[in-house]
Amino acid sequence: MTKSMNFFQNIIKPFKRSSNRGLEDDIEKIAALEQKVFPFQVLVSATKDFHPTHKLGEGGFGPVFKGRLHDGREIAVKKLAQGSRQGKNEFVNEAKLLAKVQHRNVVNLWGYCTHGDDKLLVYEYVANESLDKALFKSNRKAEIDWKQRFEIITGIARGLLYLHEDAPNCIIHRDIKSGNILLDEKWVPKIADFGMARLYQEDVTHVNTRVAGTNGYMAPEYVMHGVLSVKADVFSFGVVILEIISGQKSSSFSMRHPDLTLLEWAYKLYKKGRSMEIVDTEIAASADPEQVKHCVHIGLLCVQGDPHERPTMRRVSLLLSRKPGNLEEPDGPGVAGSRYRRRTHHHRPFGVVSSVGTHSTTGSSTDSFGSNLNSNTGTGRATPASSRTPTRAHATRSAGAGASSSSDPNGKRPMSY
Ligand SMILES: Nc1ncnc2c1ncn2[C@@H]1O[C@H](COP(=O)(O)OP(=O)(O)OP(=O)(O)O)[C@@H](O)[C@H]1O
Repeated sequence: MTKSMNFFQNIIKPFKRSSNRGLEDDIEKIAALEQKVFPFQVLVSATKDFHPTHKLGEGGFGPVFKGRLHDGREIAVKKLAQGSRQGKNEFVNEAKLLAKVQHRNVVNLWGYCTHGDDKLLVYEYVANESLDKALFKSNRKAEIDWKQRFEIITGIARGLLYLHEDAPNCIIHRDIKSGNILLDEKWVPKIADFGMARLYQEDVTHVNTRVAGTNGYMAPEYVMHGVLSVKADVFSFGVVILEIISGQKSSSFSMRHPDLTLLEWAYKLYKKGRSMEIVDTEIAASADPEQVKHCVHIGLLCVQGDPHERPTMRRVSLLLSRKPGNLEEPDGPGVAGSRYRRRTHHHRPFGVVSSVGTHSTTGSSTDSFGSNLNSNTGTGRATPASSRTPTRAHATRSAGAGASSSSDPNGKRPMSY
């Protein structure tokens, strides 16, 4: 069977059993399915009317429910909270575009649904929860040994490389953290929550009490100056690498080591040639010393303060696939920024201009997804200092020194100014 026929078969699966109402109905349904539209009733039935026992959790964008389609496939339905200023058509357009973003290491968006004011997203269900739970819960740490952790690091790198360079358009995730990496039943990592700010354009005048998120992942240039490029994701990925190796959570690290951040601690040990001491004691026995040192080194290259010094995800993937060899010395790590709980009618401080970046290192790749996918691909719960002007912009695949001004109307804000 051809690939396109396969695809076609797959998308009609959920509705096979209800397809006996005549040819015209069927054709209409098939057309809708090609657009990846899920009828609301299908989601109601899949989630038992969004029953509390089906609730997987609630993030910054609203609750997520587990569901099962008639054909047995499991789904996760994210019901976006009210408070987006995005219109229905815009949401539908964005969802359609994001549904084309498909990769083994990215949580696939199977479709979407609008019903009255409700906007819903339908994802593949990923069975083994998020990476942070496996890494930081003491009773689960040993579940993933070094070999699996290494596979997880390389899988995330591949997913991020795909988002940055191989997806239909460049996507800067903006919220890479271990809580946004889901693990499937074989521990294959899948990056979740990409493109969320495009799907949930937060109404800045709306009363908003949602928690902005986690500390310790954001690149300093993004927090301080609103400079957004793929290198901001590389920084966050570097933090995640060090968390995976150490089993220590970046945001709460200083509770144990008051004078150091996770990044500084790792850098210090690396400089002394003691990278192995970073390894999570729960998995030390399974750790391959050469591989660990290589990963620590790559992690530290990713979290360098200067975005231009950080490798691209293509280079990171290449390095991870190679045997440890001679690598340049990393500079000291940047200070990972913190996000904060946003308050109603938050003050808009000084107007540093945001850069979503329009320059690429190759000088050519200013990509857009629809009109502006890259300008808002984070969670939309906190906006960098500079992201204030409500104009549209494109992001780049590289850190752009001197990148032109642009905006990020619904993205992230720094914790302090
Ligand atoms: N596709 C999925 N498959 C399985 N579980 C999922 C899926 N998507 C989300 N979840 C689970 O649903 C819960 C809520 O997820 P969501 O991404 O909305 O928020 P979060 O990760 O808890 O917080 P944040 O919004 O700060 O990232 C989490 O427990 C998450 O693991």
